[in-house]
Amino acid sequence: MKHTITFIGAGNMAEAIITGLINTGCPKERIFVTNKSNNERLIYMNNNYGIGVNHDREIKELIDQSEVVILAMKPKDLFPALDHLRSHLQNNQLIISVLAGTSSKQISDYLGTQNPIVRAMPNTSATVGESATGIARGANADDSHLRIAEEIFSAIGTTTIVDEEDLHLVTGLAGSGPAYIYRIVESLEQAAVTLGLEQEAAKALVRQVIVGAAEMLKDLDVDPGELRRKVTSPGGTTAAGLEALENNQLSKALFEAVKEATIRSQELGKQQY
Ligand SMILES: NC(=O)C1=CN([C@@H]2O[C@H](COP(=O)(O)OP(=O)(O)OC[C@H]3O[C@@H](n4cnc5c(N)ncnc54)[C@H](OP(=O)(O)O)[C@@H]3O)[C@@H](O)[C@H]2O)C=CC1
Ligand SMILES: O=C(O)[C@@H]1CCC=N1
Repeated sequence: MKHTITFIGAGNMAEAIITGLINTGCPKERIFVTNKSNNERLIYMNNNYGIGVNHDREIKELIDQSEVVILAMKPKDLFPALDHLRSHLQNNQLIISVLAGTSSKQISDYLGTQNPIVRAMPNTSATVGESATGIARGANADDSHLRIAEEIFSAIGTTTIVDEEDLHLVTGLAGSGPAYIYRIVESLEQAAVTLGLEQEAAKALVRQVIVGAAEMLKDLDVDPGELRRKVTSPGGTTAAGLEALENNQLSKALFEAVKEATIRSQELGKQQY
């Protein structure tokens, strides 16, 4: 990764991306991070990752050195952050927003500059280099800007180019997706304990079930239906479990989860702050 990047926002998502970048060999000298006020957090980021932070440098100094600025604050904090950033930006610097909901037009209109904007929707699995990131060309951006975003985010997992209007759905599916899986893990553990297994045994078994199934999907490139059928003996235990899942509306629950998260992303994009 040859670009120098400043993250505006030092929270969970920025840390996940930074961890992934550093673990895949990005020089720490090329990464800077700033936030609103939490100095302890910047000290932590500096101590843990060796990256530049702005508690001992001016934000102007960080931005001046960067070809790419990644916006990583909550949508409600965007406009104050842009107010602070505007006067330091040069026109050729690429802005990448990981904000849910907020369109590149909203960012561009509020900034009032011609900076190219690309939107990316990663997820926290970036921490282990396994994000599923959706990327969309936004205001003033061309193919070269998309390529830069792809280069950055391919260091932390897979990248899929989509139209910007589809990023709401990508957010509801892939940005939020890890939380759905963690929730399923919690429920499986809870079920096993309630039905009589020791907590430690339940924890070890459920985690490995998820990891094993995920690795099968990743390594074998086989349809999940086919993998499911290989587990399911006619008249056996899996068939009984799957029937209970559908009787209790698993497919409907997951459909509703993706739909409601997508709607929430659309709402976040409409809010005026
Ligand atoms: N968490 C996730 O799984 C994902 C999150 N996203 C998106 O990433 C963004 C950040 O989420 P997340 O990391 O979870 O949020 P966090 O609350 O963990 O972090 C937000 C960060 O933004 C900083 N911030 C707030 N206001 C400003 C400002 N005016 N100038 C500079 N920095 C500011 C905060 O600083 P301080 O602490 O000093 O207030 C904090 O470091 C959101 O827009 C979210 O939609 C996208 C994909 C997945
Ligand atoms: O919950 C959120 O709004 C953010 C966006 C995707 C994942 N986390």
